[in-house]
Amino acid sequence: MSENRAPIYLDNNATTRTDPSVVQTMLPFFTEQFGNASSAHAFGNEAAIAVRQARRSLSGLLGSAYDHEIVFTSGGTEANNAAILSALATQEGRDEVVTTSVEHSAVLALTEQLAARGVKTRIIAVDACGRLDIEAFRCALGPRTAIASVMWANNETGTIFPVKCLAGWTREAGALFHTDAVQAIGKVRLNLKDSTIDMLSLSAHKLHGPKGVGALYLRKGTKFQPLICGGSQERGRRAGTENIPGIVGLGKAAELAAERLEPERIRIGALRDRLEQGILRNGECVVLGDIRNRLANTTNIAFDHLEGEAIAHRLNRAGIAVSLGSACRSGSMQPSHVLRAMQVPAWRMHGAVRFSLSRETSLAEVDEAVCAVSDIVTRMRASSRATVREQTS
Ligand SMILES: Cc1ncc(COP(=O)(O)O)c(C=O)c1O
Ligand code: FES
Repeated sequence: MSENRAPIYLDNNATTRTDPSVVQTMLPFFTEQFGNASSAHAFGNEAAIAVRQARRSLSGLLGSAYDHEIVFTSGGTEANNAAILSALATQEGRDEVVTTSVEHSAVLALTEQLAARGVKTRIIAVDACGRLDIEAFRCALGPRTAIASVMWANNETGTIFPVKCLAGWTREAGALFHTDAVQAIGKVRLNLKDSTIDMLSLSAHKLHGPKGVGALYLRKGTKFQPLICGGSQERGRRAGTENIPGIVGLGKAAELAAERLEPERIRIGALRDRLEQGILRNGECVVLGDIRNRLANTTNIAFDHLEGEAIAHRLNRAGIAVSLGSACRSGSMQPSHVLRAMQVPAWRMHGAVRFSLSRETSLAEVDEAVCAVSDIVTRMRASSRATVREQTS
């Protein structure tokens, strides 16, 4: 870590710092207002009111028509699992799942497990820019489709999918449409009222809320079978005593995100572009993903013929936190399934580094990161050229 400045965090797609005002809002719910929302006394009542308020804030951010379309969960992973398994259980005569090759493992690991149990899963490919093969998606929908699940935005490249159109076609095919909006929430304006999206997953820790809490949006009237059975919390849709501080934190994070979404999207987009252009000036690197249609905070840059892992490690030592792509995969030595699906050549894929900004990222941090990356990459290239010279002399 560099001795004379604070660390720089550019890994906000892995998680974000919980906003201090979110923490402040949560704190009383551990101590003074510790009631169980199901209890019929003043303590319980306070908790139930807080959950109602959080539900309202979150449905405001989503542009949802009814507060009770929100079911609180333990996070994005649970919401994704609940959506897909529920559709398979409730859509009579329909037993197939349509999804994409670039989903988060919270969808892909589940569909792999379902496929092993004999459920037909149709995995739609993407092109070299990470864009969905729309024709293949439409062709995959049929009378046996129970659910189509497509992420709103990709966590590794930031590429945004045309989920509203996809939801329309899925509705025409008589199936349910689910979107993993874990990365899109708080970064892209959502208005679920004007869409035919039936289910949507989100997670608080990606929008400056706490970890371990999220939600499933469930359109009014959608048949649902709970993933977790027990008590009748969340109108019988998700059993277990509610994580009140977490839910309150998610509500506050949603409020802050809604207030700041547009100006921050513009500010962060400008910083991301500055970072990207600064790095690209060194040459021998490219941006991966759909540069015309991606999250404003994300850039995935591949440094040709270098090891992304070595770059990330050196940046980390310089006090700059970045990621190789998907945090779940780091350390597994498995190249990213997203970049493989995009058929990025190996000499490029291994050099990919993901930089993801947030509303806490400053101009000074971006400029510092550009200098650090340029310095590291220049040294690495010089040393690899020296090695080649030695080997050929
Ligand atoms: C696109 C996407 N979906 C799902 C998840 C999982 O969410 P959670 O960490 O809340 O389980 C993540 C987090 O990495 C993600 O990026
Ligand atoms: S942790 Fe996000 S990438 Fe999995």
